[in-house]
Amino acid sequence: MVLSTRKIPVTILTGYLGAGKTTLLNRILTENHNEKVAIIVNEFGEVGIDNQLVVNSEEEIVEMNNGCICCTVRGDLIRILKTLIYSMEEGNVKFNRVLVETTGLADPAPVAQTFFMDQAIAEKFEVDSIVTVVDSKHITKHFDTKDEAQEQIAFGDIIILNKTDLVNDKELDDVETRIESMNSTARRIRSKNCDVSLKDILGIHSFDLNVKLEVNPDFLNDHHHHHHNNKVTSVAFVEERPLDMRKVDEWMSYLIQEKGEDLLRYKGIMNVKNSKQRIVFQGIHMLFAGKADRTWREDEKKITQLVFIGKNLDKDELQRQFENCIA
Ligand SMILES: Nc1nc2c(ncn2[C@@H]2O[C@H](COP(=O)(O)OP(=O)(O)OP(=O)(O)O)[C@@H](O)[C@H]2O)c(=O)[nH]1
Repeated sequence: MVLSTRKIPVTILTGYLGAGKTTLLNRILTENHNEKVAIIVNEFGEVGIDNQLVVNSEEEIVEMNNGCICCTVRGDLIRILKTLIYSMEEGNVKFNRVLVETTGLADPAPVAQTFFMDQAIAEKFEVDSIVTVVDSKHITKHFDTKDEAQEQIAFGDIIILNKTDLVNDKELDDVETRIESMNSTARRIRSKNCDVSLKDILGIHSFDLNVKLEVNPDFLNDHHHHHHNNKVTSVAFVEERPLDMRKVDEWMSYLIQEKGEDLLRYKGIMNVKNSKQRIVFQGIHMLFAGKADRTWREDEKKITQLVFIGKNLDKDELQRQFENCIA
């Protein structure tokens, strides 16, 4: 028997909060590409929503919550990768590619670094590319204040300028020019709902260590000090009692008016009174949408799970407002 020595390619999916990473992930999971992808999803906030919004598929999906992949949970990433290899060698899982979706607040450099610094990991895996998804509408808000958003662009091999439907041509050109000035070597692709061709982002071997060392000469020195903006926190709610949709609507209108600037990302799945379907809600600053999703399954508990990520969040106030929405 000839054992394959080919390393498993890894795609690191990055991009600021709400840019469209899960949308792209769902595209990868639903399109035909003859690949078997193992997916690692990391979320900021102790309640994982993304894994519930990822389409049903046969792929291996591992969730990493409660910390940021580039900081506290790097050890978890290494353990997960080693477990995946072990399970594959034991014949329990099959995959020929790994995709790591990072939190919107992660610096992708230390995540990529993991694949060089740990010898056992470096022997089995190689970084194929870092794909950065950009929210063309909101990114300009984050250019000047959010280090993470800039790191994600500076480190990307492929930059997807997503949400082209929300900006005009001039705004899009301006965003692209700004991005080009931050990273001139990355390939840029414009998209709506991340409708990119998968051959442009998977298996392209565009990660070049030398280029990364130019961006960050310390790339291979393992002393990561990523200081998250400590004003950014997350608040999560989990509730089994059904909610009153009218009250939720009123609450959201109030929040958008009063806190829209500070609310970087809010999302969740709601159990609403008299609804057989899950209601999924998605918010980024002032943009908010709640819509009916699939029917709750017989075998699943109808639970509301909401996450708010933002600056100056008042947990007690949000808690009171949330409880007021219980039907
Ligand atoms: N108008 C518009 N909305 C989009 C587009 N792409 C994604 N969205 C919406 O933007 C919201 C956030 O998308 P996600 O894919 O969840 O973004 P994300 O980067 O995974 O978000 P986090 O993981 O929470 O940081 C969702 O409501 C998407 O449906 C687009 O091209 N245009």
